[in-house]
Amino acid sequence: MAPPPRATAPVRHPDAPPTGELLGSHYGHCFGCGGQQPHGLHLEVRAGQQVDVTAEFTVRPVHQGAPGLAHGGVLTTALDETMGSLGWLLHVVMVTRRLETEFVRPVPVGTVLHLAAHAVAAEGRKVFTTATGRIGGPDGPLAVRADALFVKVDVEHFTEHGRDEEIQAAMADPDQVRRARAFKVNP
Ligand SMILES: CCCCC/C=C\C/C=C\C/C=C\C/C=C\CCCC(=O)SCCNC(=O)CCNC(=O)[C@H](O)C(C)(C)COP(=O)(O)OP(=O)(O)OC[C@H]1O[C@@H](n2cnc3c(N)ncnc32)[C@H](O)[C@@H]1OP(=O)(O)O
Repeated sequence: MAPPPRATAPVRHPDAPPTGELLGSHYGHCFGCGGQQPHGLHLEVRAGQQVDVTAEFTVRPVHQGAPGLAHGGVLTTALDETMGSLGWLLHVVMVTRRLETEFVRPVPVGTVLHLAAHAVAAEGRKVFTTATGRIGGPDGPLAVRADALFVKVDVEHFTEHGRDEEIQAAMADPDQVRRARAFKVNP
């Protein structure tokens, strides 16, 4: 998943949210960040100084895989969502093409996972990202890490492939349209 040699450093968009600002959810029904998903992760992601973000995720009983431990897929989702949020800082909509997770230590239910992600390199439509999840604090022991390749897409990615019912509802929701425009896409 190494970026090609011609890749360049990602550039923070001049209109990106200021450092420390909560980015908000990109879609209310998103399993990662949406407020309307009862069993979702409810991630609240904060803008960093560069093309980087931080977030916290509390592992709840609904997130278990083994007794008392977080499911690896759920942890991967948390890393994925955190990295996907870097799109707010680049002002692009991007989707995950490839994601590789390393589970370094088990994560018990009740843990607050401190997530951090940054964009490593960009080339054409490709954005290479990396993320970590630490236990006990932002500098605590490493529990999970991931590298991912995201690909920039336009709004047709969603309108062409998403189920009509949800697309129509999203397009009729002024709040959703406003959020999509924050990414410079025109639904
Ligand atoms: C009113 C409606 C509003 C809707 C919008 C609302 C809000 C929008 C806001 C944000 C929403 C966006 C994201 C959400 C954020 C976070 C959530 C977490 C992220 C996710 O959970 S998101 C879901 C899972 N995700 C998918 O559902 C993607 C399924 N997938 C596809 O849809 C296609 O696969 C696609 C589009 C990705 C690419 O398809 P494609 O045909 O456009 O492009 P192609 O295949 O050519 O690849 C392009 C370049 O990547 C290179 N490349 C490919 N594979 C590579 C590899 N393995 N290694 C190295 N390079 C590789 C190629 O070589 C080429 O490189 P080059 O450009 O240099 O030729």
